[in-house]
Amino acid sequence: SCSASVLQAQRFFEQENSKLRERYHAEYSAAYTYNTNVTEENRRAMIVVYAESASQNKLLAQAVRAGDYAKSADANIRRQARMLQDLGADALDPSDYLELKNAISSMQSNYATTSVCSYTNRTDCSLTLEPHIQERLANSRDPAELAWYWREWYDKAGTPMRGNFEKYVRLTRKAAHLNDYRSYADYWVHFYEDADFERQLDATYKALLPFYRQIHGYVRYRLRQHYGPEVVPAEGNIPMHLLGNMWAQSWNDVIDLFTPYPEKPFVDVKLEMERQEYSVRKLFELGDQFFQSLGMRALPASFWNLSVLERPTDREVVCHASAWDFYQDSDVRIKMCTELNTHYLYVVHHELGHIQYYLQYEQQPAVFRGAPNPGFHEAVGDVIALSAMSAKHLKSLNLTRSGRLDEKSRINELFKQALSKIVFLPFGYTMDKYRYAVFRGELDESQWNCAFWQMRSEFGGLEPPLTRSNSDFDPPAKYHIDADVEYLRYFAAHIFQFQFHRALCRLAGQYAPGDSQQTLDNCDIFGSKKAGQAFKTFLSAGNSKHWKIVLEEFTGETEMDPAALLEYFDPLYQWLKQENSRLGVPLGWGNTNKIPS
Ligand SMILES: C=C(C[SeH])C(=O)N1CCC[C@H]1C(=O)O
Ligand SMILES: [Zn+2]
Repeated sequence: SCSASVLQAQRFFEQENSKLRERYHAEYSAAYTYNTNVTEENRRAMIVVYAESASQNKLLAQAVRAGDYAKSADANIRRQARMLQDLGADALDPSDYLELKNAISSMQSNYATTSVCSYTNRTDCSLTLEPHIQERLANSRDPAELAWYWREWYDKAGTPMRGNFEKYVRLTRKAAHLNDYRSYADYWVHFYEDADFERQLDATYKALLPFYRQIHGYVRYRLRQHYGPEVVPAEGNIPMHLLGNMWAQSWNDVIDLFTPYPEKPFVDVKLEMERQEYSVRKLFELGDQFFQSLGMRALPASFWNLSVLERPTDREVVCHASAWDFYQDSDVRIKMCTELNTHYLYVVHHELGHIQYYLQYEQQPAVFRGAPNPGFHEAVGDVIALSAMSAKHLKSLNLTRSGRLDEKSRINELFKQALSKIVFLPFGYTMDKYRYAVFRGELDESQWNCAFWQMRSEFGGLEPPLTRSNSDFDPPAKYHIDADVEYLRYFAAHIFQFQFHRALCRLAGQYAPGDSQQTLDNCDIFGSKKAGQAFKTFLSAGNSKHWKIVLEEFTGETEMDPAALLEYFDPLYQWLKQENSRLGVPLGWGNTNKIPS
């Protein structure tokens, strides 16, 4: 509609989006300076810029409300108005705002700078999570050493942050109420623009639980064979320190302990990369070439000049991988402490997915430069990785010998994928079910730590290697809990990525329903301009339209639906059911005894 008032509104939002873009540029520049050089001075300077931006955002929200733009005749204006009135923490008064940002950034600094003492040399206390502790958790097969690093990390990265976390819960609750949300949990959930989304989250977890129980039972059985009955129970919770990851959110780093067909060994991509003298930069170039092969954007020169792709030796950085949009001149960057191995080959693709999304929607007004569903942003890179890390694609890079897998190798490969994609789901589910309960005041503060471990046992059948009590406080040992990063986005991404993968594989002529020669786990969309075009259309919309509209245009679906994921893994699921019943593997678990009952 072109009525005068709509034209006036469009001019107003054009001006305001231009100023908002400049504020985003200033915020992310200050945050990047802090994240790539963790000092008190940089932390404080970042908060000053955030506070200035918050006060401007508050004025904008008041102007939007005063202009009654949420009732505009134009749907685009209405959407922008609704989003710009949504202030989050910016609604706090300046002193509360500063206290909240100080609490969050102090937890982040602690996480980034925590080091622990070596198991083999107790006087050396310089070991950092990346790369040292992660390397020990992935490669040590000594339960005592694994328990040492588990305890060192949780005691130093978790418990000391309890005070900051209490402030964080109090002040985010206050902010949620200022925005008329019942809790900060409800504020987080509202970004999914679907009143039914929490119920769908629960339904999706329940739909995948039978498959997870088959994997959990098989892994517990094989771990017990390897470590013995004193270490691994027959029917109880799996001790999480044995699973190759500090939070047991993916178990594929210890797959050698339970490969279904050990006579069909995996090609160790890490060894091949070393043999072929891969550099860190080469990993990013591979990812860049993949996106370009789809007709998507190349990484700009500024990416290569301004990113931090390896841990610097002269300063502290936040190593946890992140992708950055500076909202100006296609200035997009990644900050991560890359190592040459399969885990980081995945993370590189994951982060490049964020970068591609930034580049695809950069023409949108600032308010729409984001994903319409937080799960979409976390799924983009993972979709590319499903092709890029497939046996077929790795063969084309001469990183594996066999491109076409025989049945046993196929089960091995599907099992390795399931140890990150399926195993992740109860973890992701728990990260936010726990925080929802905390934010909604459903847990007595005196029970916060035991409730955390009770939920990890209930939803995932895992437990700590040693007893924990309410005088410990373990949740901040996970980055996202320190950094105020909502986690349902990753759970949703693990479902959406298979829906996207199926659509792209079909467009690339790599998948046909029911065709055993063109299955989802043997699809590589590399070079498909048709798939790339559909992906570009989906990504370039940014947050300008509801996620169900852009999803339907892309895949024909209008819901988060695990059917594509279950189709991808079906051969493994059938194999596990047969193998577990053949071996008499008990399924399921009881309550953990690692917390006081
Ligand atoms: C790589 C990132 C940065 Se957005 C990350 O946090 N991820 C990627 C998958 C799960 C989650 C995690 O590490 O917990
Ligand atoms: Zn991500």
